[in-house]
Amino acid sequence: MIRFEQVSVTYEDAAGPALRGVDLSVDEGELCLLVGPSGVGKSTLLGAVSGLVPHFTGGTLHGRVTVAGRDTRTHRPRELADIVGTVGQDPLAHFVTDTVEDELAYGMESLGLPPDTMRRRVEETLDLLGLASLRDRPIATLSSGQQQRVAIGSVLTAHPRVLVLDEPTSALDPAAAEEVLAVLQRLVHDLGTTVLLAEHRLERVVQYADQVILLPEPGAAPVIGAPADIMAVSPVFPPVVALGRLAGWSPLPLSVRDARRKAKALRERLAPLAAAAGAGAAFQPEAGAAPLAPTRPAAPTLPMLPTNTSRPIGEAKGLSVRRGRIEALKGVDLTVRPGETIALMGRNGAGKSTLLSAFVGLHEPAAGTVRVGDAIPHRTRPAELLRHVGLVPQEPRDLLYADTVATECQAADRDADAPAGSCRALVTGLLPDVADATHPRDLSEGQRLALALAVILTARPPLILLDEPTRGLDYAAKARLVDILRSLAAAGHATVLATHDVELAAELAHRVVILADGEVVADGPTAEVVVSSPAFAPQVAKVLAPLPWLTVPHVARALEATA
Ligand SMILES: Nc1ncnc2c1ncn2[C@@H]1O[C@H](COP(=O)(O)OP(=O)(O)OP(=O)(O)O)[C@@H](O)[C@H]1O
Ligand SMILES: Nc1ncnc2c1ncn2[C@@H]1O[C@H](COP(=O)(O)OP(=O)(O)OP(=O)(O)O)[C@@H](O)[C@H]1O
Repeated sequence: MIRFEQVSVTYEDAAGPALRGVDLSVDEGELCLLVGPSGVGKSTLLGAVSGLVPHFTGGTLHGRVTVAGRDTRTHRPRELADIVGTVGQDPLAHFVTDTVEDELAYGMESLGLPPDTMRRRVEETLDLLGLASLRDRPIATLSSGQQQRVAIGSVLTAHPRVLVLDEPTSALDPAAAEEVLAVLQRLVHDLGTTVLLAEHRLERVVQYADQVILLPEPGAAPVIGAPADIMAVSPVFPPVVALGRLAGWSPLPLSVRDARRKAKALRERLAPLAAAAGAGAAFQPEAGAAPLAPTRPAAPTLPMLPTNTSRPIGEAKGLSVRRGRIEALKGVDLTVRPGETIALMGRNGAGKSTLLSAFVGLHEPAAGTVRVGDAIPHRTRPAELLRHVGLVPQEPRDLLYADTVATECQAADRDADAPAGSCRALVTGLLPDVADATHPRDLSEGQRLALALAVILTARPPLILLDEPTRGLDYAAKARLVDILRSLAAAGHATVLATHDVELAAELAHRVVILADGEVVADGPTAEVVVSSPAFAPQVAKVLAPLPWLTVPHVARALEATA
């Protein structure tokens, strides 16, 4: 159905090709997963299928890509629209209409489908993707996960024979991600749809794939094979595979279910350690290192904040916030103390982003109060508020205005009244290889996140808020982010991160707070909260249950201690 013959793509002004020597085919009715570290060319490969590369992106494509026999170089994306449905990384950029229902119908209208067919498919899709209650909503007022579901729905309604999806679950809560994958699998099995999808969070998708295409490094030829075979050699792999590699299991497990079947001996080996260590609290992230633990040295670029640990850094009491007709937060209580890392989790639309933005004064409470230090955010001047709290938004680009890294840093120093060079020193600490003259637009997703974080940190706010910081990051970038956030906690900063990444929460957070429909429904130590809510439990916790380990590094440390 999809065929690449000796394809290479070179963007204008690039030092080398973004893709080289790609020769592969994806059969009809196959779910094919495209994996690889950031920047290896996954989006480029997907774009070559939908025709966006090179028609919209520029650059040169050598070789031949055909979809259902049509050459994508001689057919523009519009001429492929009846066979290929595409969802890109940034759904907002592709919405054409204003409301959910119109967007679901738009693709079918352009294909000239009869009105009753369109009507039926819109209803089916609203049900399938849990969008029925949002059907009349302006798209601009949806949460990011709700928008991503609309973007997926809008390509499904046209029943394309080929679906090309670039990180389709990046903004989805864990349950929604499973629902979307179940829908895709049904299309593949029942209708013979061909699905090609790129994803960083392999724990969500690898078990559904028929075939995996690995791009191991930029410009390297792809490695193609059965999922377990590719996972054995891939530089990116999910926690169950990491656990399988650690325990020496063969073939490697791809799902929690596979891993549980193989884990009996490992559980038996670990059980006495759990009993010896006592309560589950011993398996908290950073076990033994309480917030502000003196043993953890702060990174040199992150001087200790003067802190008074008895006073909260941020506090919401009985906080209610309205957004239009919606009561997005209802009586939320949350206390944040110095050195704490809190993961804020919950389904799409639960109110996580709203809560973070209330802490930076973007919403006036309808009831209750919110404070950061002594400041009431919505009554505090932005320049003053910077010293108390900083928010790295879901799209770090929204925080970056300048056209070079150097000018961005100078502006951050000025805004924060910090000594010249402060922001640049932070950038160098976080991103040793980034040159002053680089345009923020040309940074990778992970680099842009680090730059936005440096801009925020320049004012040294005690409270740092991050909205979905691992969206679009590969495992290596995520590990670097974890190190940075741990150093911040050790230096006395408190961090609240809204995230759907259960693996990140398990690795990093001291506490997990779960929001549901605008209310706090759980607030406690990470191990307790995530293990008792299956949707938010990391893979290792599910594999080893009822033992209390949450991540592969925790297990590795325990095994080392027994070796
Ligand atoms: N439109 C473009 N113009 C110039 N260079 C580009 C363009 N799009 C991508 N690139 C460059 O091509 C390379 C491959 O990028 P691509 O987005 O395909 O990687 P990716 O594997 O999808 O990365 P990620 O996982 O971060 O999404 C990168 O070095 C990127 O900077
Ligand atoms: N500008 C707006 N106008 C009206 N309603 C809004 C607006 N922005 C968000 N909402 C609604 O407020 C609720 C909370 O949205 P919020 O973005 O805080 O959720 P979230 O938990 O961050 O979701 P996600 O996980 O999808 O990012 C949702 O029902 C959303 O549809």
